[in-house]
Amino acid sequence: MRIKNICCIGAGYVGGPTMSVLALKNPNIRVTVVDINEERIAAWNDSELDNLPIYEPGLKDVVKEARGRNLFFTTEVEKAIDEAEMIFISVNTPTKTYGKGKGMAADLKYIELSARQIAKVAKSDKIVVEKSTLPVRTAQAIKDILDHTGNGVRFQILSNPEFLAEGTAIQDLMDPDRVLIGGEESDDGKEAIDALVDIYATWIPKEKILTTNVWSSELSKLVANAFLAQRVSSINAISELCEVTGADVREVSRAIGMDSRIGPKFLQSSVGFGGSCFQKDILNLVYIAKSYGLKEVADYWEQVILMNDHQKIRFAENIVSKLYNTVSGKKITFLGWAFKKDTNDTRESAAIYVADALLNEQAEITVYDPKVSEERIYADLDYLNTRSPEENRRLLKVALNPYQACKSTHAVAILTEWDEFKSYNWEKIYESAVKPAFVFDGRNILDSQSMREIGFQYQSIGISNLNKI
Ligand SMILES: NC(=O)c1ccc[n+]([C@@H]2O[C@H](COP(=O)([O-])OP(=O)(O)OC[C@H]3O[C@@H](n4cnc5c(N)ncnc54)[C@H](O)[C@@H]3O)[C@@H](O)[C@H]2O)c1
Ligand SMILES: O=c1ccn([C@@H]2O[C@H](COP(=O)(O)OP(=O)(O)O[C@H]3O[C@H](CO)[C@@H](O)[C@H](O)[C@H]3O)[C@@H](O)[C@H]2O)c(=O)[nH]1
Repeated sequence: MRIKNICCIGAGYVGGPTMSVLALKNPNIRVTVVDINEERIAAWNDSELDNLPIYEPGLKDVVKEARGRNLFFTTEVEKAIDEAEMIFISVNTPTKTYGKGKGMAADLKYIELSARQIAKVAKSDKIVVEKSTLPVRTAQAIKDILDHTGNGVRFQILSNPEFLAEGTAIQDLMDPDRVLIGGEESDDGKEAIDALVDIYATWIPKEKILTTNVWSSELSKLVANAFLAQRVSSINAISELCEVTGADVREVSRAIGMDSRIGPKFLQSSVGFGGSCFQKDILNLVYIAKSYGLKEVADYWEQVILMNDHQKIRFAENIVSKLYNTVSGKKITFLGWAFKKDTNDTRESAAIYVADALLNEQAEITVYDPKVSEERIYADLDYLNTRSPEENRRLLKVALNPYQACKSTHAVAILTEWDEFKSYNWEKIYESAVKPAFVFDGRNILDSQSMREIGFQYQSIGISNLNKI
């Protein structure tokens, strides 16, 4: 089956970049990305490419080439569904904030709405592709909704989870480790799988395209994130042990990572992982395990989250303790607010939780992030509901210049590993800071020796001064 028209519901961090690359690589397929958020669609259509709703290296060039040729962004959801033979669902699936499973389960209301909209509009057979990250067996629910339209339209449901990481999305999409496609084990199922394989095969070697049954595909996405996050929590657990024993976590990472069975990636100790996926997907996995009565399985994975919460709080507590047990009225500068470098996404960023803990201690925080807006930073803090929006704006300021942000500061805390932080004039920052001047490097990106030579009290994660005595 040759696909000529694709619709993608959801123009977010996944739908936007994924469909842009898919359109770029398949000029003969018309790809229409739809969203109910008018502002977002307008930003995707902005003639000024710097105004795209997502900051992602390389994205501008891809959009520039494909947009208007065979890539379109629109709010006309029904028209795009009607015209497409294949529909990707790429809507958000956040952790539930209400009712049964609150704080654990994935909220599937946007998925269900999308399925109902497809059911309502479809007049011809469609392949529906789950691109969002979903609990295992969601395809069954989607199929139930679609199969009860009573209008004779036939649907095939595929699972095609996305593995891109933000900040490297374009690179990950251009050259993924693998593409995973799960489908029904029937002739129609195989035909649908083949149609999607053909689309990816225009730029991805066939041996990297893995096909499985639907449930394995859905579950693999949650498991991949759980394994990745588990590595970060494991090394972060060891970072605390390093600090009390004189071992250096960077050396430990290197030593264990050289074992080819362990491998070197994802062993970077930090202030804690953030992002919209890790916590949400592990909580979802824990919830699923619990719902099947698998207590030990649930407890095992929950520990990854508990360790991460501990790492964020430990970082904040260390700042308070090093600043002579009080930060009340003291200026503390945050360099970075995004959950990792090269993205403007702040969802679940460790910075939010560290800031909240320090504001509880009445610190006065000034934030500088090269890509995150002031509006976003306040929205993140207000969302926690710890204090009033007025109080958040009184205690936390956002600076547009890093040197301004660091002026007269008691401590600089590095929350995101932006490359530009490494090339700052740290002597200048030291001069303008209150002495003794502290730097808490939550990403271990600065050189400890030169920072100490400048005069800073420099603290990093998983490295103590014990070996220097
Ligand atoms: N962000 C990532 O790096 C990443 C990577 C892999 C997988 N995922 C998964 O992909 C999914 C989407 O994530 P995201 O980060 O792109 O989310 P997002 O919030 O950035 O985008 C989702 C978009 O869907 C739109 N939407 C919701 N309901 C809609 C409807 N009924 N009709 C039309 N549009 C609708 C929203 O307005 C929003 O713009 C999630 O399940 C997530 O877990 C995310
Ligand atoms: O060694 C490491 C690696 C990562 N992190 C942190 O972990 C978080 C997540 O980073 P990363 O995984 O690179 O970014 P995401 O965009 O969250 O991507 C993850 O989540 C996506 C959404 O499901 C998946 O598609 C990706 O495969 C998966 O890597 C960030 O806060 C990083 O700073 C560390 O602290 N140490």
